[in-house]
Amino acid sequence: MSEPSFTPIPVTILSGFLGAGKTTLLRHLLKTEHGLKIAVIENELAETGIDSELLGEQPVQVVTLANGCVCCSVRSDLEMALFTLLEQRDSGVIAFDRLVIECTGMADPAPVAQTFFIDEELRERYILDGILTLVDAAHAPFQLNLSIAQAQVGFADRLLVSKRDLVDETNFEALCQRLQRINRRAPIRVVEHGQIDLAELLDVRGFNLNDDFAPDLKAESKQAAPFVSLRPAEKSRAEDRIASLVLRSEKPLDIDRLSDFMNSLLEEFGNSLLRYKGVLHIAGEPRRLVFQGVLKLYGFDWDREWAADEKQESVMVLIGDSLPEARIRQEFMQMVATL
Ligand SMILES: Nc1nc2c(ncn2[C@@H]2O[C@H](COP(=O)(O)OP(=O)(O)OP(=O)(O)O)[C@@H](O)[C@H]2O)c(=O)[nH]1
Repeated sequence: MSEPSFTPIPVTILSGFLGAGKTTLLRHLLKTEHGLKIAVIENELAETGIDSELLGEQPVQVVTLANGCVCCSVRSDLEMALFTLLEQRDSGVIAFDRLVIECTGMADPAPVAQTFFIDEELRERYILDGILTLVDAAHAPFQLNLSIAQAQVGFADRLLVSKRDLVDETNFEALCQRLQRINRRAPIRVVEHGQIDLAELLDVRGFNLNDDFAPDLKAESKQAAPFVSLRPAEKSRAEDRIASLVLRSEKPLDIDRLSDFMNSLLEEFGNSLLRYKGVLHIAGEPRRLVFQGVLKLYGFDWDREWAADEKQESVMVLIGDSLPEARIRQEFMQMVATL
């Protein structure tokens, strides 16, 4: 007998430092009329979490993990919660078509994200849609001095800035620039007391191989540029450990040399590469090569053909912890130059 096939359940990871507004956003998401049935795994203590009053008539199942931190304690707790939800769904006890996992403020989203790539059954039944990171505009300038807060920003597919009402334009701009230096991939959006367009939260497709990324980077590429444009990133006032590195080449890449470059990069820095993504122009190949990864887990695929009016160039964004930027740029440049 063949196994039943299931449509994977999209999963959203909600991250952000203490008090950044995760619960406020989640409440808003659960109250909004969208016709979706959303299950929630949260790691808050019952009295501070999503309360029963809110849950009342809502089609939501909350699984609160006993030992507090979903992200940094024992991963098997999260796996058990995920399997429990599946069992209850399959047996008709509960119905839901999406899952949101709210991480604690001090948690690293990496182990949570990895859970969805490691276990085969979980990989089939769930699909990680995106990591949303709330950033508290009023407190981020201090919080971002902690590497965990930087990592939460570095992992994100979307950066949602809360408490915009508490800061002036200058400070808001400075924060956005800092966030961009840490994570060049993630669009920045303002969320007002949890209110934001649903389309910014769901169907982000942050882990889809074939979706485009960082539209602002593409826009930049329209400017006149030398054949390999490797502009040093603007330096932040207080050098953040987590930072984005953008590598770009207008010269087509040799697939074998690219493969060597990526292998040695991942071998040496795989554990420090929070997220990375690229759209590449390969010599002699009409299709775009796309790749993306989280730490040492990554995938490559041939995408569509380059469009006639599209600039054929390779762009990759690496978001890493203490990456030796100059050396990586140099190795990339050597890889391009030896063609
Ligand atoms: N002024 C202002 N306050 C906000 C905004 N969003 C959230 N808050 C307030 O910030 C405080 C913290 O919000 P929470 O949603 O509890 O934050 P959290 O990230 O869930 O907090 P922890 O679970 O403790 O990490 C609450 O008092 C919210 O009312 C906003 O856009 N503006």
